[in-house]
Amino acid sequence: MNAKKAAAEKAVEVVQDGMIVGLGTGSTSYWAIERIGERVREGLSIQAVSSSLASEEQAKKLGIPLIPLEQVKSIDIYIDGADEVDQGFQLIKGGGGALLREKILASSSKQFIVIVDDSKMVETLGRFPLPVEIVPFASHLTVEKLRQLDGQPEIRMKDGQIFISDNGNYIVDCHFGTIADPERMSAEINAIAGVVENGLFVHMASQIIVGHADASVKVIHCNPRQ
Ligand SMILES: O=C[C@H](O)[C@H](O)[C@H](O)COP(=O)(O)O
Repeated sequence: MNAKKAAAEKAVEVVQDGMIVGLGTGSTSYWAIERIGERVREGLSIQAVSSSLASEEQAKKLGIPLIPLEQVKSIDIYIDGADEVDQGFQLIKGGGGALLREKILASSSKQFIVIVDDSKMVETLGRFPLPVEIVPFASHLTVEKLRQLDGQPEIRMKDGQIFISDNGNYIVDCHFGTIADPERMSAEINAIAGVVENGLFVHMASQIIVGHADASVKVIHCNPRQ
């Protein structure tokens, strides 16, 4: 079993009947959604909300009942991957471009369970370029502001075209180097007009589940408010 699948399946063990479950995005969340689908077929009764069109598609194919977000006041559990997790359990997310919807769901969830393979665990954030979602209007001006913050920004491309997020925005990948103070950096980036959200998830994770190649998992409980 691969490490991502092991972490994902461990997380899905805590899903119970009656819960509203947030579905993450990416190759690790894929396995969580697959497992939720299996459990639904075995009789688990939940309702789900999705952080991306891709995960929504997957959930529909598996017969996972989806509920419109407008009908949801809070989410019981949100399970999603990450691109990096530091020693203080702060995260970089958005490698797949879904960071805005992911942050909205994670911040409205009673529990946010992060599922990663052990390659994602780092001492300090920043080796993975930080994704920042910006509105297309005057994007060059917003990119220039990110450059002034020393972000070495690059607008994300896909198949020779600008990558467009599910919200119709651009993603700018920023190379800040070591991010010593993620909270401060997140505030500085979000203060730029034109920035919608950035991929730093600070004080949000309630649990990190780390999967290893031998299918063993480590569960780390964190206090999101610390
Ligand atoms: O936008 C994508 C998400 O933040 C993903 O959860 C993150 O990029 C990790 O993806 P993966 O599980 O594919 O490594």
